[in-house]
Amino acid sequence: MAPKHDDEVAEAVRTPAQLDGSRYDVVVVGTGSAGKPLASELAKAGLRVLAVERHRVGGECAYVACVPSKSMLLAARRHRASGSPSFAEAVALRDKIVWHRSDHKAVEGMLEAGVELVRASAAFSPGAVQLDGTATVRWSRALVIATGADAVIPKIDGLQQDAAGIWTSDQALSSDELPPRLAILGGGPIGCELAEVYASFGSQVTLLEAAPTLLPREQPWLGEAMAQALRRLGVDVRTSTELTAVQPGLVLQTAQGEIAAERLLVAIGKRPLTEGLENLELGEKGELLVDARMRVRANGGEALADVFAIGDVTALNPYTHGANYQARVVADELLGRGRDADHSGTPRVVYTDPTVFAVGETERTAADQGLRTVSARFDVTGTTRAAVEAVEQADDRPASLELIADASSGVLLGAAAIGPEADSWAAELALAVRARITVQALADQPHAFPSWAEAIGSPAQELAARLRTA
Ligand SMILES: Cc1cc2nc3c(=O)[nH]c(=O)nc-3n(C[C@H](O)[C@H](O)[C@H](O)COP(=O)(O)OP(=O)(O)OC[C@H]3O[C@@H](n4cnc5c(N)ncnc54)[C@H](O)[C@@H]3O)c2cc1C
Ligand SMILES: NC(=O)c1ccc[n+]([C@@H]2O[C@H](COP(=O)([O-])OP(=O)(O)OC[C@H]3O[C@@H](n4cnc5c(N)ncnc54)[C@H](O)[C@@H]3O)[C@@H](O)[C@H]2O)c1
Repeated sequence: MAPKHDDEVAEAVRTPAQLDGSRYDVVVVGTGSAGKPLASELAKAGLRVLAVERHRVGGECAYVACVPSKSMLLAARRHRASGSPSFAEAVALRDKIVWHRSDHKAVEGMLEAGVELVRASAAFSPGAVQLDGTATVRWSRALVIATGADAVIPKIDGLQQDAAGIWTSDQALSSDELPPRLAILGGGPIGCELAEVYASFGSQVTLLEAAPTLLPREQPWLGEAMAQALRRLGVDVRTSTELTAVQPGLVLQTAQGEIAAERLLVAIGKRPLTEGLENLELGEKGELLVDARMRVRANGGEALADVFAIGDVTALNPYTHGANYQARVVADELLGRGRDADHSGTPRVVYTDPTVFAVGETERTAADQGLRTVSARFDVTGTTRAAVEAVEQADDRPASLELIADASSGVLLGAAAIGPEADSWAAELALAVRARITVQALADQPHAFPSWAEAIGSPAQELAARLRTA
């Protein structure tokens, strides 16, 4: 029977001592976007499942990552348009939507699904999991490692996580402070999204990126368009810039000069959490390496039959939808309908205004695999929808779409877009990449008039014509 009242919910969460010596069908360590849906699905299917969580049930997404950042981006957009909400009002809305960072609802949901839940820090040993170092549990079917990743703090003179003024996104998205001057280290998704938020509410934002363009894993023009969009909001975007030291008083030193700030937000990526897993094979970023069914590899490369890893700890598509997908792959495997994972159609979105959407290969990653590509770009401001919405060239907001196809077969290998709501109208390109649709088929596909998706037709037709005459 599912618990109904707060006290019953709290009581239903186990302590390590209550579980010592227990055996479960499946033990899931970590209850974020990966572990929580997996544990719930397996328990609903009748398996005896233990989920181990040392912090908040639900992981980072709902409390200090995706949800609060999207809430602040929406508030920032409204603030730019009408002056409302204020920063304080935006923070109040943000905190309401993240349940004031209480995991009560998530705990209740997991218990209702039939998962047994223990609050403890898990450590791993062959065949067993230690809970807070005081109790041991075992599994008969599977151990699933879904421990996520932590913000990286680089080794730079004067820069320590606990130094005055240093934020990671966890702190920025939990704070009610609007720093007059905010420096952001790293021009990836976090850096770009939070630069837009703080600049919109009036902070003087300096964004430092070591690579020559923002979002350096994407097509370079996309990073340049992002920089243009942020500069329109007053962000001082500095690419090819290395932070060399942080002086007391938060004075940042770079080869190009000093920057003073009240806060420094460090957003240079994440490190998978794999403590106690030294007997497993780790990749370049410290991630757990997995096979196509998400089984982890031991040292020597052999996949272990009963140990799986999902979510950010694998560094494979480190997004909530990537974690959810990997959870489904493992659930299917354990419920007797196993299939290999196909990560090729996972979208990469940055929810700035305009929004960035990318999927599949870039020209560089395709070339690294020896693939010959053709690509075509289309100015999305040329669509009728753009005219209707008065997003004109004079508006200066970048809106563009590029398709990248295999030069011999015409199969769509990748797409990159920036524009209003690009996460929605370009979404069909994710399925197209995964389904290995050709640009000829995309060119033939009618798109609703006057939708933003009409933008897809033009570059697809251009590529189809070029491949016909090649
Ligand atoms: C600021 C920000 C914004 C983001 N925005 C988006 C977005 O808009 N869209 C998107 O798709 N993705 C976004 N992401 C990425 C997304 O949040 C992650 O990819 C996703 O939440 C990863 O889920 P996970 O389950 O792998 O890890 P987590 O959510 O981190 O969960 C791992 C859990 O494991 C627990 N744990 C770790 N070690 C142990 C241990 N030894 N014992 C017990 N418990 C342990 C942790 O406490 C944690 O609760 C964003 C990330 C950030 C930082
Ligand atoms: N919309 C989304 O889906 C979304 C939003 C935010 C975060 N996330 C996820 O959260 C994770 C962390 O995001 P992130 O932006 O921190 O990581 P990231 O790795 O995506 O980007 C980090 C950026 O910092 C730069 N960098 C690295 N070292 C540097 C240095 N010393 N000085 C200056 N720049 C440096 C890198 O070149 C890169 O551009 C990622 O997995 C990301 O996908 C996703």
